[in-house]
Amino acid sequence: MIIETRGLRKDFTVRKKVGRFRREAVTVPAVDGVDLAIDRGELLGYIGPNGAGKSTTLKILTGIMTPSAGQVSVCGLNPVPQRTTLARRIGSVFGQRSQLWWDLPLRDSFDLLRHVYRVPPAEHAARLKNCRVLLDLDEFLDTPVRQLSLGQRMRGEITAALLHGPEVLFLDEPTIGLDVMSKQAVRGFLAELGATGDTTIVLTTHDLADIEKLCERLVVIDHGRVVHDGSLEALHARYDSRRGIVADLESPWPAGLEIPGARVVEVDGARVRLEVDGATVGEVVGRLAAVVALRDLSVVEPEIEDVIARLYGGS
Ligand SMILES: Nc1ncnc2c1ncn2[C@@H]1O[C@H](COP(=O)(O)OP(=O)(O)OP(=O)(O)O)[C@@H](O)[C@H]1O
Repeated sequence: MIIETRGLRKDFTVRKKVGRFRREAVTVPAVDGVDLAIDRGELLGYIGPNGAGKSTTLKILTGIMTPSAGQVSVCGLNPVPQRTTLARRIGSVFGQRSQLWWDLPLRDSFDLLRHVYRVPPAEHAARLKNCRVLLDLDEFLDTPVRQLSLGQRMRGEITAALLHGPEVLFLDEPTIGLDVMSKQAVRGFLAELGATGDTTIVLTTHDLADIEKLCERLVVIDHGRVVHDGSLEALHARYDSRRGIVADLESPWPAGLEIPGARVVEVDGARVRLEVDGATVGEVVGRLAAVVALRDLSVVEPEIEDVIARLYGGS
């Protein structure tokens, strides 16, 4: 296990306005008992709605923030007290905090990082070459960072986070705000990096395409608690009951007809749309065929958007 947390908590104390003049200290549990067990080489999506506690968890795992309670181990180290040692073994990309020197060309930032981490020149050159090719950096390697577009800078940030050969890469919203080309470049790169199995990747994202294309495993967090831990398929399976059926009948849908285990969502003459709820698709189709003459039928898989929205909604 390369990352392990048990009963991880982080409480923030915020002052809230009570009445017209009084302020009262209120405790906000940003992370509320999170247990994580991540194996070496996994590519994990850590997702959840705004304010769920994702960034706070990442900050604790990277040693930037001390947890209020619970145990945490990353690469066998306790992140906060062993932060310096840990820094050599992890890489992180947080949108707000750049690792690049604003006034220097990208190339010089990379060179400085080589000295900071004392990376042997040959190793540095090999890793940089790999990133240059896969992230298409050459066009702007000599441009000062402040002149880069957001997408170019993000590609630079990811390279900077990898030049010392970290075992774990933490990424907080790596594709947010990027243009389509940069998004694709970043996604393709992460998919390839993940496929080698050498680097464990933990990423937070609101981008559903990132989730679908990259994450073998999803940990969904809401109000500081894990509400799902498993594959995207498992998430769909959990909502199997919400699959839809569109049926075309030989004659119009009889008004008021009900099918046990399904809800009639829409009727348009001889076409009916049902939402399966509390039965399997097969059972509903069987019941349907027993009472109406079917001409055509299709099963509509739930959209990942809907599944996630429902999951966040807690229903
Ligand atoms: N420094 C802080 N002081 C007080 N409250 C904080 C602090 N940082 C985070 N919080 C609160 O903790 C909760 C979790 O925040 P966090 O930033 O971890 O969420 P998130 O899942 O990363 O959200 P987003 O998707 O919007 O980035 C929120 O209610 C937030 O307001």
